[in-house]
Amino acid sequence: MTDNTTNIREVVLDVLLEVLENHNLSHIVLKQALEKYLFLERQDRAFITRCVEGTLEYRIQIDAVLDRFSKVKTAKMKPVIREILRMSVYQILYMERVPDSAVCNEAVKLAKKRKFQGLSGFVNGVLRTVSREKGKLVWKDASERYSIPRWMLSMWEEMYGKETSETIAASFLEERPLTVRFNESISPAEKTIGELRDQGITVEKSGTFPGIASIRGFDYLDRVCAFTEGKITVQDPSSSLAAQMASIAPGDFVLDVCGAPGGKAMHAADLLKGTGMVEARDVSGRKTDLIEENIMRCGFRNIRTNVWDATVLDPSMVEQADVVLADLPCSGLGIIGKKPDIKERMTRDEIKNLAKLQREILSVVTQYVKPGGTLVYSTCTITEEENEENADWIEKHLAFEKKRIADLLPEALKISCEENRIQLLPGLHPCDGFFISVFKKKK
Ligand SMILES: C[S@@+](CC[C@H](N)C(=O)[O-])C[C@H]1O[C@@H](n2cnc3c(N)ncnc32)[C@H](O)[C@@H]1O
Repeated sequence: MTDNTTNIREVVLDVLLEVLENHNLSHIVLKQALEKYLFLERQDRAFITRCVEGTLEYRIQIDAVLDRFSKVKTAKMKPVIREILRMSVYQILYMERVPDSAVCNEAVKLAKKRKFQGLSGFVNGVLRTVSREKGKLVWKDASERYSIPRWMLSMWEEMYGKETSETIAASFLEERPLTVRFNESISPAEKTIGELRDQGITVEKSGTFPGIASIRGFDYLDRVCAFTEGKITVQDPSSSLAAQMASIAPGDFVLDVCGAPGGKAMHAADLLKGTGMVEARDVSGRKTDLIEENIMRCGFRNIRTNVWDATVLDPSMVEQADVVLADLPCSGLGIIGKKPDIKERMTRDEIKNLAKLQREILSVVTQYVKPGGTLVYSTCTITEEENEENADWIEKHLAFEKKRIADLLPEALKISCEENRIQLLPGLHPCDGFFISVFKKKK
């Protein structure tokens, strides 16, 4: 590490203040911070990432610990002090290589530097107590143990039972390598794997999902040649199934109505192997710019973008698409492992609102499917309202019939599907939580 360790912790503190106090999205704030501090050594950048992500993953558990040992409860603390304590408790409990005494000293320095001289003794006292008592900690319940809101656990318990609900929650705390999908139309997977290995990157092909591998041993994705050359796209294995389930045929016109940042749209373009056309839409130019970046990187010529609000009917598109990909905005509970701040933001009411928005969008975008064409409705969440109930609603209220998907799924997942749909569960399946349902438009 560089000598000035306090600066690294200041970066962590600033990111946490942005995310937990100002409610900005963690993956964006962290990415911006890492881009700003590109000059830092690799292990310092790794420390920042781990400390931010870990504090967010364990925030609920950390607050329970703090509330046990501090006279002032976390809810009543000054924001700067609250975040200094949270990130320090994470280091004490989960970063074995950092000595507790160093964590306490750095926290005290940080409090003083941020003009909380008068509270530095409090910070020191609380952290030294946590350090002393950490071996005796007992979690009150599964919510504390897995650091997950109680209401989420109860919801999953009602859906899948206690054991599965806890398996899902536990899986979010496991380390997850970055997974990529090979753009086979640009470069065959085996060739790309060789190039990645030549660059010193460890590649492990997925045993369950064809065309997917995990990669490790690099500092910054923008320095991985296979990535900058568009030979790979970052995608969770579960998401890679959405375009796969659409049975895209050469020459098809594929409309992705909520396309940013473009994972599934790039996959559709790749599956078309230079034929046909994908139109990837999203609600703002800022969003379609993200898709454009991916198009430029991959060099696909059979894909274009369009800024369009999916709740508004585009009369020129009615019955034009062979395939509509409706990968809609959702509560994101399946990807808490990657975006832990979803635990901070999501509520039962918000889930209801999202399920309503999804129906509003579906009632519009289903009109774009040609008779006999395919609709894929997917989300990266695990709630009945947004998934099964909306899939039932499509079948009941719109002119669609179920399309069987078992033959399209990887062997190991066939058992988990129900005719035209599959709910992937983290911890039970080797991927994020994800829901896919597939329909054919009646002629
Ligand atoms: C789950 S993400 C899509 C991910 C994308 N399909 C992929 O594979 O990379 C949902 C997207 O819906 C977009 N969105 C939200 N409301 C929308 C609307 N009314 N019209 C169009 N897009 C919308 C969001 O901006 C977001 O990019």
